[in-house]
Amino acid sequence: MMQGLTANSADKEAHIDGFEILRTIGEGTFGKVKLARHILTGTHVALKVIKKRRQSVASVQALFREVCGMKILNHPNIVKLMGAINTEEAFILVMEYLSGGDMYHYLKIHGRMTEVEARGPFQQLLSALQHCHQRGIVHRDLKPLNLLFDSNMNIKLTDFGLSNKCDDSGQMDTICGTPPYSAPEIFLGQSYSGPAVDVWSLGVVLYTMVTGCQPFGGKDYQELRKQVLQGKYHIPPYLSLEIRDLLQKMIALNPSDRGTLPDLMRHAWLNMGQKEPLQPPCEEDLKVTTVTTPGLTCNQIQDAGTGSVSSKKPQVGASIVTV
Ligand SMILES: CC1(C)C(=O)N([C@H]2C=Cc3c(O)cccc32)c2nc(Nc3ccccc3)ncc21
Repeated sequence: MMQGLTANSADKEAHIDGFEILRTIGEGTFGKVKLARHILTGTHVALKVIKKRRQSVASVQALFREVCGMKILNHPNIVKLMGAINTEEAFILVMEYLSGGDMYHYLKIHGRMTEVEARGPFQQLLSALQHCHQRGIVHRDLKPLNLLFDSNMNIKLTDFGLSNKCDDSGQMDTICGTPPYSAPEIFLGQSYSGPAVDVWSLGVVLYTMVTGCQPFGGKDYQELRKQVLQGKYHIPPYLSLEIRDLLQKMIALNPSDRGTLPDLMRHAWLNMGQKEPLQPPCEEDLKVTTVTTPGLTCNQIQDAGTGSVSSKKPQVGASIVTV
């Protein structure tokens, strides 16, 4: 029995540090993910148990990247890291539990989403990715299996094990990701713009959401690589003109032809049925201390940084930042 993990032979339940372990919900590269209940509060959490033995250097580095990345990020559509437990034999990440499962299995069970069903989750995904990119974090492994749903079908981005910090230019060179979702420049082994690589994968995810299939495939890796490098994919007749245009702005062979996240947030497909066009979040100056003063717009926040005050109608939920 793992040190710190006690098993009560009578009712065969396991406990660790104030958590009651309920069941295993997944098995990752690092080890098992267990659903647990925090005994004091009754809150359900997911415990990512990483056994220290037999971990390769690459796995420990990926774990380090995941923890560092998640500590910088704080967004309603990104899975939260709530804490960590270090036992003799394992690191245990205490993370937010999402009861809706992942999008890969959702699509397998329910088939493709309608464009109306896909719009909300995709808007949330764009917002989560914008939050990452604004903090210099590129995910690099966007795919349905890394998208989890909560009990209200809100989407949460997870698995930052392959994410990495990019410099201001965004240039990177490590080959990683999952081939059917990887951008052509990854297959070519060229150095690449991290954000643009995520935008390609985002396009492949949207295509998968509304068709239930992947745009690129083939009997083996070489066939897949050939299809991705040709950049041609089947457009089912039921797709609207607006979503076809949006897909073209993400699944573009030339990275500089792909839309930026602020551009994509303003795209017609994302704003169909909306009263106000989607606003990309304002650039937060991260070298500041945040003081909560609800009721200010982004402009007033930016003005606060420059000392002037705009007369914009206050919005609920914004907060003032002070240098
Ligand atoms: C800690 C964290 C983020 C995680 O690592 N996993 C694993 C485990 C299964 C799995 C997957 O199937 C797809 C992605 C991530 C994962 C989590 N799974 C859940 N809920 C869940 C609920 C029913 C089925 C699948 C997942 N909530 C949080 C997590």
